[in-house]
Amino acid sequence: MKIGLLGLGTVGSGVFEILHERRGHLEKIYGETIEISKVLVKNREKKRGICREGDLLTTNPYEILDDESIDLVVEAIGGIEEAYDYIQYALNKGKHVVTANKAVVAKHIDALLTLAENNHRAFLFEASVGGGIPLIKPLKQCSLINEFTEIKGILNGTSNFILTKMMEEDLDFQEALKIAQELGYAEADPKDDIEGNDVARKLAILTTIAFQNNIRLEDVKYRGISNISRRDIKTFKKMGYSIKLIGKAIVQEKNISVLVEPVLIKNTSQFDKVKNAYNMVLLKGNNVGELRLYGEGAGKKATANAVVCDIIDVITDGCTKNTILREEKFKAAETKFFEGKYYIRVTEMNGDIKQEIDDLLKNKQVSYRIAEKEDFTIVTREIQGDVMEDIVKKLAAYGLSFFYARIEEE
Ligand SMILES: NC(=O)C1=CN([C@@H]2O[C@H](COP(=O)(O)OP(=O)(O)OC[C@H]3O[C@@H](n4cnc5c(N)ncnc54)[C@H](OP(=O)(O)O)[C@@H]3O)[C@@H](O)[C@H]2O)C=CC1
Ligand SMILES: N[C@@H](CC=O)C(=O)O
Repeated sequence: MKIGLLGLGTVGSGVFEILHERRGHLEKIYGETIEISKVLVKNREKKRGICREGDLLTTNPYEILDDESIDLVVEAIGGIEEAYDYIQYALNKGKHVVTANKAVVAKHIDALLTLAENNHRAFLFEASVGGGIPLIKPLKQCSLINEFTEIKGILNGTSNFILTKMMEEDLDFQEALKIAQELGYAEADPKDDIEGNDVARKLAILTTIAFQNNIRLEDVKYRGISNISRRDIKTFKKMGYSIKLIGKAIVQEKNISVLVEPVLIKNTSQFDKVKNAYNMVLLKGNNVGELRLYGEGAGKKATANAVVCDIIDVITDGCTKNTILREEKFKAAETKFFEGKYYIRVTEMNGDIKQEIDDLLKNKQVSYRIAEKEDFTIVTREIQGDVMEDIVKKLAAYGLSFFYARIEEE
């Protein structure tokens, strides 16, 4: 098995190292060598410190994609359009493809699975959701024999790392983000991590597989954590909550709501125990029941482990059958099913907008006011997610700096 590796950054170098370290062991078991024969990078001159990779490097992707001796391409360069082109090219050339790239999978999953199946090749993406957690493979299997009704997860290592460091070590947001970047957790553009896009992509992938439905990335609403302040964190601690960025999909009859948003949770919740770059996903299916999967959601070795597991699956099972159906099952119910109390903090509130918010909350629905001086901070009574969306739109239209989070009591 000859492998062409696209990218030698956090994930690519992890794949390189695992295959190098385990080469002899894998050869004993499969009776064939799994060998990386070429590696695509952007900058050949970069110091990398990986043994004997220098002579394998190229900056020309077609040295890999047109190489007839290469059986499988691992895509770990990130980004969307270039990665999409290379993956399609490789599949059309009869190569299997394994990717860690959730951006490309979330956007082009249908086209790529169809192309792979038509070419009798595998297109696998275990590392794209939940880092090192074995998630996509069991979910694909379970979705064939279960009706799923809910997915809920902490799905971004970087944002969970930042929130943990702010809660537990009183770090500043930017300081914590910098460390997450140094540890290799963050995306090339960390806005994807902190604004919720990365979780939206992962949730779109999980929703597609679990519900075998017509919901796509555009149907996933998302909010991030970039506006959170140290004062918010202090308030959450006083209130007895911790804060997490959570992606959730809920099915009710023929409707589905898929949303990524910051959520305040009690310390009795299992999600509270998920710290740093760890992820956890909860799935509810009629046969499997309530399934929780937990592990390292980002980082070199854990993510590379998932990529190499896909390579092993190609060797052992072929994996050329596309088992994901697109049935016209659901209507997107937007944020309707996300009922709850909401924490809202607005900096430099003015009288007009305050009145408009009170109107939207129908006056009586403010549970209590935490502060009104430096920041205007309230907790609402139970409201529906779409009322909160209207408030968010108003605050954004006034150009105000604000942060909000849904409060989960269970
Ligand atoms: N980091 C993580 O924890 C996880 C990452 N992922 C996903 O894995 C993918 C890779 O992420 P990561 O390893 O962190 O990224 P890095 O930025 O660390 O590495 C990217 C690698 O790709 C190379 N590269 C980038 N663009 C090009 C290009 N246009 N042509 C040639 N080479 C290119 C870079 O070359 P050079 O070294 O010369 O700059 C580098 O080696 C992304 O899709 C990411 O979302 C998924 C799960 C976890
Ligand atoms: N940037 C991502 C990497 C893994 O998917 C994250 O922080 O979760």
